[in-house]
Amino acid sequence: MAFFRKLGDRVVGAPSILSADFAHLADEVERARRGGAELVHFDVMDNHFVPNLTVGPAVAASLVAATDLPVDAHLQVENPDSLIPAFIEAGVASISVQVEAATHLHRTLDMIREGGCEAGVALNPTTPPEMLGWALPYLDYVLVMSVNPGFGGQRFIPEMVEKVRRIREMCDLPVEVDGGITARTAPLMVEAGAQVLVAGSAVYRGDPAVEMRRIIEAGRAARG
Ligand SMILES: O=C(CO)[C@@H](O)[C@H](O)COP(=O)(O)O
Repeated sequence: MAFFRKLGDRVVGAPSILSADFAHLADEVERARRGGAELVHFDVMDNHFVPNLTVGPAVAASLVAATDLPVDAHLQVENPDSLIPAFIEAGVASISVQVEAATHLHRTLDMIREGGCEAGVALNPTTPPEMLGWALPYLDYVLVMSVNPGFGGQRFIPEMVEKVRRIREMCDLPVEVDGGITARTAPLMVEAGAQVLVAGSAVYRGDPAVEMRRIIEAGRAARG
């Protein structure tokens, strides 16, 4: 389980389950996989850190069992440490926590890695990249939120392109981008250095195989 560490310089796509039909999650993921998706972005929301509520470790475990793709859990929750063991147990490949919600970030990242998962930190749109600072040696990837976390279908925040560029100047870690990613915004993010393109509404508003492929190809084209 080393999706991010083995990424090299590839650009890949990941469907965000938030916009999928939760009653048919495995099928929805499979449809995006047919469009070239290589990772599943699993949004966990607690109605405290964000004003929305989604699914937890039990659903993650079912999805892990139902797909060959690695599952990437994004914990948009107030107390990530209390949930991390259950997500490790569920078999997810990677776990990211919001830096704004992590009081003892070093311990949190350590717990994720000790559990055999890759560790990521997610930054809200106005959180400065410098917050990554001393956590960099303990990270496998950085997740840049290009909308305010909580909901799918929001407008892309254009300043996040510069933020991706800045993070790539600071470190060599793969940057995952999430929020308002479409075939129009993906090239901007890839040109700035992003490699993992998470898309929800843009994938599930049509045929997920077609839409996922369109986003991945648009992103890869930006590499020239
Ligand atoms: O985590 C989140 C939102 O908090 C995202 O994963 C959204 O689900 C992305 O949705 P789109 O902006 O692509 O519709």
